[in-house]
Amino acid sequence: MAASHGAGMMGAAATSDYGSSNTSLDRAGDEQEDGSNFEYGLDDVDEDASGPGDMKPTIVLMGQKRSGKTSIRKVVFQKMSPNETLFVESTARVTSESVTSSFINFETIEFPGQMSPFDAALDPVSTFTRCGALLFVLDAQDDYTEALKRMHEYFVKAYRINSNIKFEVFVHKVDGLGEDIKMDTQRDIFQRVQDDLADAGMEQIHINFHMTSIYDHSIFEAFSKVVQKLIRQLAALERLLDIFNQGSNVEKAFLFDVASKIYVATDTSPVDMATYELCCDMIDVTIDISSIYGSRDEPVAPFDANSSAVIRLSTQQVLFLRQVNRYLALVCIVRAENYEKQGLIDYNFQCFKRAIEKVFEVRKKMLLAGTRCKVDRLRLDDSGSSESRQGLPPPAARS
Ligand SMILES: Nc1nc2c(ncn2[C@@H]2O[C@H](COP(=O)(O)OP(=O)(O)OP(=O)(O)O)[C@@H](O)[C@H]2O)c(=O)[nH]1
Repeated sequence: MAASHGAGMMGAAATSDYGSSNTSLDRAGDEQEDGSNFEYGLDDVDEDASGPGDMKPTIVLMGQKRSGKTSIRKVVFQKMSPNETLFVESTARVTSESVTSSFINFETIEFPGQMSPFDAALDPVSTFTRCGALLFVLDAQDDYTEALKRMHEYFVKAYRINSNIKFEVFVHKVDGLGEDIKMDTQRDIFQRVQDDLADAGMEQIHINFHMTSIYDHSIFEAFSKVVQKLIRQLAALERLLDIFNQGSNVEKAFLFDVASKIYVATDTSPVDMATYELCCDMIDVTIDISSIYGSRDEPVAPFDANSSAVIRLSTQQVLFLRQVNRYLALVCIVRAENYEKQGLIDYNFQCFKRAIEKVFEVRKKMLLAGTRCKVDRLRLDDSGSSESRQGLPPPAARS
């Protein structure tokens, strides 16, 4: 993977310990080493599940033609470099993609600008019933009057199908705008959207706005925030990060999905963009070094469950990365004098790691219990049990 954002790392004084001893990633083996034979993800469910609550969360991308939807998907999930998106062809049909090679286990569905997602032939009820977040991409460099009308119409229709959807607007391509114009554009869009909703009597639709560009970290930051809203364990993860920070004197900690550079959680102190960028850069540097100097036997992931890295900055701060499992890494920034007590940090990290595993284990157990109940119910139905014929509730509902 190429380091697409190299800036900000020049002051790094030393790098060490890239965990390349076990670079060849044997997934099954890692699960054993981890002691965690449970999967991670937003929702670990079977794809044949029938009820809406059982399905993978879906993020639907919409927007006018050439607003940047495909570019966003490719840059965030396929590691395409931003310049290459200049050659991306216009999307002709609905494109769905499962994001499974990382912690982020969900599906994205992109509707081409020229197509209405509410066309009856596209089964909008099914799409929006399982939609977790609806993401509308607005081209800030273009006249967005028409796009705003379209967005309003789609949001209202989607809300009527599923009021739990998180509505997100990416005011995109802001790299071409000066600071003042950027702020004015954001204010203008926000005001017009709120006015339209008020006129339609739909103020209950809550919309989040993000200023984004594929040419900097803002797209990763914005996508992180979208994804975080779909993570049920978010509050527990934030609390764990707060506890870790307090115990280890860490200034800021991010729990990253390494493959996508999306942070699935951070502590509750405010996110400073420069710190976030520094932490993203650290992931790039770690992966690059590991790819170059790690095992060359076969093309494998350049990190594993034991990867770690430390970078001392000229600002008397230390950046350190510790892999929590094969998907997630903890990236922290700490004052240099507080990094001297490494034993304490190591101990706290082990506690943190175990706690994270427990958080997801609980979820896994709940899902397994749910699946078992469903299987029991099917068995009862198959055997033509008098219970099921009499319309008694399934065992799960009774217990
Ligand atoms: N300046 C700038 N250009 C961008 C950005 N994101 C995408 N683009 C450019 O916008 C153009 C259109 O991008 P696409 O990703 O094809 O847009 P789309 O919304 O998928 O278009 P359709 O498939 O036609 O619906 C490409 O030339 C991209 O390089 C951005 O953040 N900043």
